[in-house]
Amino acid sequence: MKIEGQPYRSLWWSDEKGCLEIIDQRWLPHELRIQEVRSLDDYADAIVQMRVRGAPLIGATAAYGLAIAMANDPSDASLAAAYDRLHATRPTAINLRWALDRARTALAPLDPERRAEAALALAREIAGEDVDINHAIGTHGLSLLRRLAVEAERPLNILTHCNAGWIATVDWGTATSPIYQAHDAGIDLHVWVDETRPRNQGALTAWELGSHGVPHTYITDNAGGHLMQRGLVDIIITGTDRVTRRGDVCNKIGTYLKALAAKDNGVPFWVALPSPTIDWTVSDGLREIPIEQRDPREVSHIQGAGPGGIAEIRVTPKGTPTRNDAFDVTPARLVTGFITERGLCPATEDGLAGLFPDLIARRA
Ligand SMILES: CSC[C@H]1O[C@H](OP(=O)(O)O)[C@H](O)[C@@H]1O
Repeated sequence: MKIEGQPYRSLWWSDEKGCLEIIDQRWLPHELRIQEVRSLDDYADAIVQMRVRGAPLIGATAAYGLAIAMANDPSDASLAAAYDRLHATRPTAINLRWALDRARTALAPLDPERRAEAALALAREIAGEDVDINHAIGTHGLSLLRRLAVEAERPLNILTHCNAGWIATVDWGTATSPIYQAHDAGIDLHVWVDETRPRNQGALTAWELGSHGVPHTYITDNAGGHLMQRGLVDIIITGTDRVTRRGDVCNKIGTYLKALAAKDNGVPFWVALPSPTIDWTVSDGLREIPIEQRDPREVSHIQGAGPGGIAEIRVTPKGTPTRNDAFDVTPARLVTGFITERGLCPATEDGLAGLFPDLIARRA
């Protein structure tokens, strides 16, 4: 997407520099900083520190991380060590394991001297596929928003949680792709963007939508249910970090509460779902999906821009115990449906199997 009129992706390989370049999201929305990622330590740090974040983007980054590991040492031991190092960075988004498994499956049978070139080509392929998948999600989501817009006699009010935007993927985003395409198609819409404590990814969504000219309003995390009660939300669209084969949705902490309020107020709750985010190996999200526990400092402190530039300040008394579960699980029964690259489906095992029979077969 564009930043001040200039086209960008969230990451790109620089043939000139021989390294990956990323938008370091820790400084957004206040500063645009591009970082070169060179060593395996750099890749692991970029994922752990959320310089790159968002399930699809984490997967693409890991694929490039394996490529750099193969360029340095293409041995079996190096492949295994790099896989383990990158896999250990963040436990919840399944795209990380999906990308690493796909790369390892492709690289392991190769003669070591062929692995570096093949790994870089695969990383580029995964990044390119992500763009295509997200654009297709946008197209299918557009059809859904167009139907809702016809019924509404006022701007269509969409609520989204966290940032499942273009900056959380290689491009387009997942939850935001239908919004961009509907806006560009002339549909009159407005987006409620909640802040999404503790890392305030909502500010990234506000930055994205503002850059694209999409009308939006930034709200507190706890305002969504209140707005739904007053008929000010027509649809909720979120992203996801992992969906189980029966349709349970793991996403940023707070998503479950939005889904509960949506159910209570009859608001459709849709999840934008690229197929690499489906974990076909698990069924019960509450029991089987690992929830990342991040640094409690992210809760006790907040980052923002002030007179002296970007700064972090403490919001709690010194020593206050804090807890930082980064994700929660929304049971499929609270999800209206999925917007996938192959179309819309209900949040059921049959719904997912109907759109992706080839992926189920591959696991059998
Ligand atoms: C298409 S991004 C999906 C997902 O990833 C985000 O998590 P994080 O910011 O911790 O990487 C958030 O849960 C988004 O909904």
